[in-house]
Amino acid sequence: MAALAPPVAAIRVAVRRALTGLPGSGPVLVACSGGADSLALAAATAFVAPRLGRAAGLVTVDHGLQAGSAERAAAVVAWGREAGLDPVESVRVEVAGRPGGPESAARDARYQALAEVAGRHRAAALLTGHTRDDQAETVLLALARGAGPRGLAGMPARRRLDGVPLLRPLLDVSREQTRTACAVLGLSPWEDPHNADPSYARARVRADVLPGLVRALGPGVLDNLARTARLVAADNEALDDLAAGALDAVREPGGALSVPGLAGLAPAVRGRVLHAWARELGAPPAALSYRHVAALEALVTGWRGQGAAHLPGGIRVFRRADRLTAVGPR
Ligand SMILES: Nc1ncnc2c1ncn2[C@@H]1O[C@H](COP(=O)(O)OP(=O)(O)OP(=O)(O)O)[C@@H](O)[C@H]1O
Repeated sequence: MAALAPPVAAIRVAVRRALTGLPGSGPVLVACSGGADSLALAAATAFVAPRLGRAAGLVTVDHGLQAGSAERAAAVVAWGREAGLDPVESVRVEVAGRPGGPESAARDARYQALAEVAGRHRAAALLTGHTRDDQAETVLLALARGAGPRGLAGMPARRRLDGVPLLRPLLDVSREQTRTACAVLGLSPWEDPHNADPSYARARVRADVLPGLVRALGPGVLDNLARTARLVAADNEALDDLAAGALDAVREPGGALSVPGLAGLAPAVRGRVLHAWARELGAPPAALSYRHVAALEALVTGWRGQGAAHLPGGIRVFRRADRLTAVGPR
């Protein structure tokens, strides 16, 4: 018997690791665009899941944004059935009229549709094909916009999407490995034109910045960026735990926060306490920026009798009698 090509084996091992011990008896569903990453993931899942006694299916989302998108979705569905995946679904979404830029509107519509399908099938998990290269790009983009540790942690290997576990089994697998695996398995991936469109920052990072970094610093740079994300994610988790305890400790009756209590915290913990409190008050997380938390911080450590700090969602926070007190819609 011919030896299994190393990239095919590496992807199967990564999927096996992600699925082993997964609670629930429902199927796992692969979110598959037809691109090399999610196609290689779907092929590996079709192989691994049944061997773990688990059904595996596929969902593809048709954003209706490009000519031929319905044909692409139909081709992915046909391949999925042939590969033995079940259930296999294509979902058409409406992107127009959603808030945000076209990229984020498409992403919101996609995740909403994926969550709906996963919920309907009582899926044990939804799997996406993000790779180590996607992770390296995410870390670099976060670094460049000054996102802080939350951004530098990149994409988590698991999170919840509307109650369904969302797994990214390929975060340690390179894009080159998924492409080679597709070639070895005789699969023809679809090339997303957006991935090469220089009007997107991520596409420019992919085409120019990462190859330049690899040339200057060596091929290890991609693994190192992904490792940075893992290390920072672990630190974040510990700091978030500390901050949750500290928030409870500085809470005053009526929901205000004690200024002397906040002043006594380490700055890294205090920033997280203020961020968590702002979310609790109802500030939409996506709109809550460094600037807002810095304004809260200034009420504690840069006090000069200033007025309210304004948070997204119409919330104002005042410092009165050594307390931070919030006013605004709940
Ligand atoms: N049209 C689609 N249908 C189903 N799944 C998709 C589709 N597009 C992307 N995905 C899933 O998302 C993964 C990442 O794709 P891509 O990098 O294009 O997403 P993105 O726009 O960067 O959004 P995000 O990184 O937040 O998922 C793919 O590997 C695949 O699992």
